[in-house]
Parts: sequence; C-alpha cells; structure tokens
Amino acid sequence: MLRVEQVCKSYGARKVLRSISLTCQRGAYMLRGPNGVGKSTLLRVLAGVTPPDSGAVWIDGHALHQEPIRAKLRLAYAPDECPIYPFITGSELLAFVAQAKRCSLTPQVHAVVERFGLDRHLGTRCGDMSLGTQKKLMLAAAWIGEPSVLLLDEPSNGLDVAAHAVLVDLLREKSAKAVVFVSSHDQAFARAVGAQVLTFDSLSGPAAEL
Ligand SMILES: Nc1ncnc2c1ncn2[C@@H]1O[C@H](COP(=O)(O)OP(=O)(O)OP(=O)(O)O)[C@@H](O)[C@H]1O
Repeated sequence: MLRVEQVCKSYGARKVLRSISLTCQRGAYMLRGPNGVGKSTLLRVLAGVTPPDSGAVWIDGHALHQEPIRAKLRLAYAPDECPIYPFITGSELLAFVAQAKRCSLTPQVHAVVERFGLDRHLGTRCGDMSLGTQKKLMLAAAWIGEPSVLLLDEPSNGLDVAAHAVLVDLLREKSAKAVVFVSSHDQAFARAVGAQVLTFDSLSGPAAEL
C-alpha cells in the first residue's frame, strides 16, 4: 500500500532524509525521533507536498512522480499545523476536499464528523474555530475518499481528552483496512492505537518490510 525507495532530501547542506526505504502493508505505524530529525519532512515527501531530491514513493501501486493525481487520490495528509482558509466554513472545507478528491461525503465521513462532535461547528468559519476544533476538522477530512494511506503529523497534539479517545478508536478501526502512518512523540497514544513504533534512524539504508 505504501512503498518508499531510497528517498533523499536535503535543505541546503543539511541532509535530512538519507536513503529512506520502507514498505508498509495495512496497519498502524508510529514514526518516532527527536525534534528536528526529519519526521515532518518525510511525511511531506510521502504526501507529495515536498518533492524528494531522489528516490520514489508509491501509494497503492501509483508512483507519486509518475502518476501524482492517482497517487494523491489514494492518500490523505493532515499536517500538524492547520493550513485552512479562515474565511470558509467547516462544511465548505469538507465539500472542498471532497471535490478535490472527486468523491462525495459518505455516511462514514459524516459519522467521523459526528464522533468528533463537529456537527455544531460546521457552519462556523474556520478562522473563528479554536485550534483544537480546526485540528479535528482536518483529521475528519482525512476520512474523505476512503484513502488507502493516511499520513498524520502529530495528530493527537492539541486534542482534548474526549477527542483523543475518539481519534484512538478511529485509527484502530482505519488501520484494519489502510496504512495509518503517524508521526508522534506520544508513546501512550501509539500503544492505545496499537501502532508499530518505527524509529526514524531505522528507516535509513536497506528497506524495512513492515
Ligand atoms: N522548508 C525548509 N527549509 C529549510 N530547512 C527546513 C525546512 N523544513 C524543515 N527544515 C529543517 O529540516 C530539519 C527537519 O525538520 P522536520 O520539521 O522535518 O523535523 P521533525 O522531526 O518533524 O521535528 P519536530 O519533532 O520538532 O516536529 C530541521 O533541521 C528543520 O529546521
């Protein structure tokens, strides 16, 4: 479902990703490593947001560099920060993502919205939502289009206790049929989700088959 081969990325003279290789079948994976080691950079490369200097990424068999649209239609990416337009409402954001993914908002997506308690915020402009509510909205949007690969950067950051528990349940369910690839410093969260912990350093060099 997710295949990465010898991905390298530098910022100037700083080599951040050094020949990262891995293959993930469905399940939950938690990427761990010290601040600044390159976890967010790796997620951005896997999501096709940042191009690697070399190497390749396949999502559900589609190479990001050769079939970017097909590959991106099969993935969902939620960065740690919430890059959403402040002037659109929650409903408009979800409709926008569905349109970009060429799909409709299914009952499953509405169920995720409901479980996060977002229904009452859907008419609110994103810029007027709290950061936690924006985060929940971004996470709920990751369920749109039934992606095979979910890339979530620090998804539990800023969530209240109830939303944290909902996220754990949702990720446990999703990882039964998709790759859930999460960057997090929260070990208790990884245990609750049942995620396999990957240290950043272990991914450099020969491919890891997970
Ligand atoms: N756009 C960029 N331009 C230049 N350097 C960058 C850029 N993005 C990240 N970096 C640098 O790349 C390194 C890795 O950053 P990254 O955000 O990927 O780390 P991280 O492991 O996610 O850190 P954290 O745990 O603090 O979130 C850092 O030294 C950072 O300063």
